[in-house]
Amino acid sequence: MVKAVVLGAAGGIGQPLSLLLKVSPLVDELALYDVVNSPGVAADLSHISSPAKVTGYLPKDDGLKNTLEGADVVVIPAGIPRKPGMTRDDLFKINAGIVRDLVTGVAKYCPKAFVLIISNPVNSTVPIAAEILKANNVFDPSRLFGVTTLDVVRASTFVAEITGVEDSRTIVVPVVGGHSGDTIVPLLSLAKPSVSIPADKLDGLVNRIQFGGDEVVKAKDGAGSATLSMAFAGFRFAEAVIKAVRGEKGIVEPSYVYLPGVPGGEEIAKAVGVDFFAVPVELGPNGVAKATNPFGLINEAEKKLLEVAIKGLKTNIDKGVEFASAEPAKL
Ligand SMILES: NC(=O)C1=CN([C@@H]2O[C@H](COP(=O)(O)OP(=O)(O)OC[C@H]3O[C@@H](n4cnc5c(N)ncnc54)[C@H](O)[C@@H]3O)[C@@H](O)[C@H]2O)C=CC1
Ligand SMILES: O=C([O-])CC(=O)C(=O)O
Repeated sequence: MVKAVVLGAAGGIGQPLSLLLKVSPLVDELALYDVVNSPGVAADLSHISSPAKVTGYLPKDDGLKNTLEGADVVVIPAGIPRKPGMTRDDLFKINAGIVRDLVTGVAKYCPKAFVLIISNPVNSTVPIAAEILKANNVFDPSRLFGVTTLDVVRASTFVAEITGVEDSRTIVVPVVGGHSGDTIVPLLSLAKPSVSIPADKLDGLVNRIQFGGDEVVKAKDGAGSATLSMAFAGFRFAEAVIKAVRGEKGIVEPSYVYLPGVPGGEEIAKAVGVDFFAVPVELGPNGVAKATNPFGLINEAEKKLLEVAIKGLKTNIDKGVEFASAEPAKL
């Protein structure tokens, strides 16, 4: 039996993500939580003829507790999205507190659940989540994930467009670092199968993967950021975690994790000099089975991109950690 939870389920990402989880044969129970409209979204989804049982809760009447009790996987897309002209870091002021309070609920009501953070800025909200779980003595780094799958999905799509490959799903590009602008580092030299990008298109391709989010923010022109592609990516990652828990082997997805606490991660943390970093992660029954280190093989241009990413990440991580210790949770 798998119980999946979406916190922020009535939002632009939350609704299509909940739809995908509702129709997944891997989910038996789906609980939706939001500060608005979650009972309505749950009622709507509950008419779909798939087995998962759906419930929806608001904060009143112990809603967070009822949502989270018994949860195996908790996906968190709660929080405000960007408008044109904003950076992901501009969302920190509001979203940091939202993530802190929701993860406090996780610590209290489902401390063993896998926690998948989508809320931006991911580079800082995942360190906040880690600090909250630590403060409550329930932090298992193998169970906390920053969802960077959309960067991986974009990399496959954009590489396929340039190389003329018909099915972008056949191209796997490891994307490492963080999840914002130049902290996103696509390792195109390690793409599988290997790809040859025309030299005059390489910088543009890297830039498009790093700033793909801005492309959508601009096109939506004030109506928010990526929601449908994010729901696809968030579902892909949640499904990967659930499949690995059910015993499927060989599942590897990049994710932003606390490296010193996961198998294989300590050596990578030393190499990059930051504790939170996205790397390809092999998933197992307990979450991260192994963090893999791709850096030995990368080229000089990619090393330069990494240097820039690490610098930005340091600031973002410190900001999250400081917030979590300075502003304790309200629950
Ligand atoms: N990791 C990634 O790759 C991506 C992350 N995002 C981020 O995901 C977040 C959500 O984006 P959208 O769904 O487009 O925003 P949205 O505004 O459409 O939905 C957010 C939902 O969160 C709810 N919410 C706010 N405070 C809450 C609380 N305390 N508890 C429960 N629910 C709460 C809102 O009521 C709303 O329904 C944003 O921070 C956005 O930047 C967006 C795209 C990609
Ligand atoms: O760009 C944004 O604000 C939303 C996001 O994280 C993405 O689309 O990658």
